[in-house]
Amino acid sequence: MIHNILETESVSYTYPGGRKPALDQLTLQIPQAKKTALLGRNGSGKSTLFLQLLGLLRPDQGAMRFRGQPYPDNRRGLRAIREEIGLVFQDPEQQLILNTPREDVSYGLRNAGVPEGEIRDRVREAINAVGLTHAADTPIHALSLGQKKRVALAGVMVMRPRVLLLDEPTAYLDRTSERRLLDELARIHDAEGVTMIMATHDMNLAYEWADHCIVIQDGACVMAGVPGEVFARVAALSDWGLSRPAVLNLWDAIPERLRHGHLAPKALSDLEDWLRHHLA
Ligand SMILES: Nc1ncnc2c1ncn2[C@@H]1O[C@H](COP(=O)(O)OP(=O)(O)OP(=O)(O)O)[C@@H](O)[C@H]1O
Repeated sequence: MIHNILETESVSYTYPGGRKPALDQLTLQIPQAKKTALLGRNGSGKSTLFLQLLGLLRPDQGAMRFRGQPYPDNRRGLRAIREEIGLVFQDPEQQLILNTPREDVSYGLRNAGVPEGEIRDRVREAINAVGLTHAADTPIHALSLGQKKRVALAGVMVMRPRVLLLDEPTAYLDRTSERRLLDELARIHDAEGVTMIMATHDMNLAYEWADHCIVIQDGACVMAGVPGEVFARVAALSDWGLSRPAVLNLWDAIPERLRHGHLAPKALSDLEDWLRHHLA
């Protein structure tokens, strides 16, 4: 049985002064230790959901549960939740506050009162894991966007969260930087079984990366399922503001008799291998 680490039930939220709800009776489940892609057009409510899951915003109505327990309504309880759930912002400039990666990645541990010796070791390890040992003491403003995103990831992972919320982690990255970041996420997921939720507008990535997809429209969940199920809803996709992964469009262009009995490949590179093997 799949265990859900996070659940929302009919959660509604309107920003102060907002004309319509950002979340509107949102009900969804996040499977533990899986990779969930959160999909939906601009303004559908993905970032608002992240802020709710972190306890930085509170629902006007509805219930949220973490590990089956209702969200606490006191600061201490919410702080405890924030120790287990980490958010990597879309824009690292919003996240990085100190001068160098080493200082920045130390910040949360120092605030939590972790002993200096342990801070030193954990920070070294976290910076090393994202491949930035050589830049640990470089001023952050001198780093590339991809490097800044990896520093932000290290700053969250050093706190050892059990759930990682990623707000468009690959936006504006070139192919190489994107690959590096995804490899790092894969390593974290495989080694530590961290539950991951990624908001993304990149459907090729969502299809290739996710175990589970959730589609949000106007603050409500309109579809949830494995990527194959979600992207099979061809007519609904444009209504949801989503494109179809390129690999599926190409797969459909192959005559049925050739692909008969084969599952659609997850990534373009898999399709390339399939074509090489079957059409040689
Ligand atoms: N600070 C705010 N004050 C008032 N309204 C807000 C605020 N932040 C978001 N909203 C509104 O809440 C709704 C949901 O926005 P949200 O940022 O959660 O969407 P999103 O799915 O993350 O969008 P995107 O894909 O563009 O990041 C939108 O109508 C947005 O205009």
